Amino acid sequence: MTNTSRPVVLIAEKLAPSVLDALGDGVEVRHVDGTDRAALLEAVQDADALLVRSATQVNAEVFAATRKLKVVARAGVGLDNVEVPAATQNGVMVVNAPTSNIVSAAEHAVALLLAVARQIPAAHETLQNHEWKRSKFNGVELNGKTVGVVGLGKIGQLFAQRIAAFGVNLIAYDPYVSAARAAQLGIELVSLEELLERSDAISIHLPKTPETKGLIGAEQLAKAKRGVIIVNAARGGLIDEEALAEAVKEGQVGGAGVDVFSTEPTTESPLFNVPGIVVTPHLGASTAEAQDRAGTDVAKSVALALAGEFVPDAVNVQGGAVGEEVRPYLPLVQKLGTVLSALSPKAPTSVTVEVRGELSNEDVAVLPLAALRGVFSKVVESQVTFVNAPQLAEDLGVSVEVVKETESPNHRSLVTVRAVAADGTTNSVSGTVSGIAQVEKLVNINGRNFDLRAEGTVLLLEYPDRPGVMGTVGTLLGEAGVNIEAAQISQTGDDAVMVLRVDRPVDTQVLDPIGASVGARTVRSVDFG
Ligand SMILES: NC(=O)c1ccc[n+]([C@@H]2O[C@H](COP(=O)([O-])OP(=O)(O)OC[C@H]3O[C@@H](n4cnc5c(N)ncnc54)[C@H](O)[C@@H]3O)[C@@H](O)[C@H]2O)c1
Ligand SMILES: O=C(O)CC[C@@H](O)C(=O)O
Repeated sequence: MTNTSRPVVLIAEKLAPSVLDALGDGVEVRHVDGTDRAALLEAVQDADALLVRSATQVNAEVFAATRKLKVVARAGVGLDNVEVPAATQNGVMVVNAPTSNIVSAAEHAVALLLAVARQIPAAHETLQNHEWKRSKFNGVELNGKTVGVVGLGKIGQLFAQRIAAFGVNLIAYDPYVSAARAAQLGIELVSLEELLERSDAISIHLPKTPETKGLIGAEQLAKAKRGVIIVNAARGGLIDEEALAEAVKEGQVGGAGVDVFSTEPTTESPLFNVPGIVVTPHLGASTAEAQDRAGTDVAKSVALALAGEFVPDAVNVQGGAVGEEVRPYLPLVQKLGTVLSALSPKAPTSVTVEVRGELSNEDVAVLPLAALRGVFSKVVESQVTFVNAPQLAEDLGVSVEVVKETESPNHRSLVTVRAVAADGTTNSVSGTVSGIAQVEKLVNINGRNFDLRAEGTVLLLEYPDRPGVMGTVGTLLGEAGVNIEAAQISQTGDDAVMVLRVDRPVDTQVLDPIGASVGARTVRSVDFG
């Protein structure tokens, strides 16, 4: 029987079985073939999360078909098949597993290089055909040769470390890596031209970007050392496939190992059936270990995203990594924003997040996103997430600022969220996370001190002070079946503010008459969920 109350996780490609274990029973898992467009567009309508590898195209059309999608998870590194800006526009988080398969990909590049250098696939084939042709397969040693790495990122470095064991000289081209870092790895950084001229073998480990697409074409291959071996286990289209096939046929390139193609999946390529070229169907990440890691990494991220929590591997969330100290403040700051949105339910012109005390020593760049989620909770109809909060702020003309102050007179750390409305009205709410139990507390509203747990439903009344108000409010709430769990009053002169934590949400039909009976100028209900 289908339990519709659980979030629906739609798996659109074959993933490691560990994904299901990592997702657990808290979600309903459904399957669809992500390459069957019509089926995908239908299935995604009810999905809270979508899990893919590289074959499912997740673009604006998919986001338009969704009703409650919160996260797209790519079980792997590359996001070529996910339109990240469209996801951001729709408030959908995109996560990947950036390190899950890097070792496997590096090992595959090594395997391809060795397979080409020793012509292993072709030799294997002769024996399958019952032919013993030893003299046909004369390979080359790597020892003493120069190996050029194009793109010295995560996989480029792992490849370099592994291939170093073969006694090679390593050079690399990567304009974004410092010579000092390369030197640490025992690698000399050179220009692409010099790398082509000096390398006996070249392995490409670039992302596919407008800058890198077609980086190695006929011109570059012609400049390369004659007989060079070229490996591409990064992305199809980085090397011009026609030009590479021609260069191998002419002997300018000694051989090539290719795992990735400009169009995938494919059964046709100029690189197929060329002696000296070894091809694999995008197998770089196809190991038990990499698939397990990718699956469990994204399953963890999906669980966090569905819980509305910050996800470290999210690629379309501003604010960067969130430290242990900052994490408990994310829900609190969102609640402070929710109080502001109850006090003034129109979009403000500016929001300031002021961080005082110990927390001011941390990177708190993510806190404004949490504040905006709360501030916009009553302003926009669409879901407000860590992903689209900055875009919404920009669209609504809301400026956002973080201010840090090391001093915090009464609390180890204190966060104040201040919102200024178009007419200049300012509201501010402060809170802290207290004790080992990390209790979220509201400690100040518009300059008045309180000490109230930020949970459940909180009612706020501003009224002219006189005896008996508390009693009247309590009686009327009691008649409506609402129990008061905590109550505090801040009184100055003739004016008072009462905050009550009650045991259930209170709607305006109950609340407005209560406000009227005590002459309150403001009556608000804040639901913290
Ligand atoms: N075959 C597979 O199954 C498989 C598996 C995993 C990753 N990949 C691919 O491998 C590639 C590398 O992945 P990674 O995790 O190492 O990425 P990475 O981001 O860690 O490294 C990429 C490196 O390329 C460099 N770079 C970017 N633009 C450049 C340019 N114009 N010229 C020179 N260098 C440039 C960057 O500075 C960076 O150091 C990616 O394309 C990824 O999608 C393939
Ligand atoms: O096997 C895959 O899913 C793709 C592997 C790799 O190219 C990646 O981008 O992670």
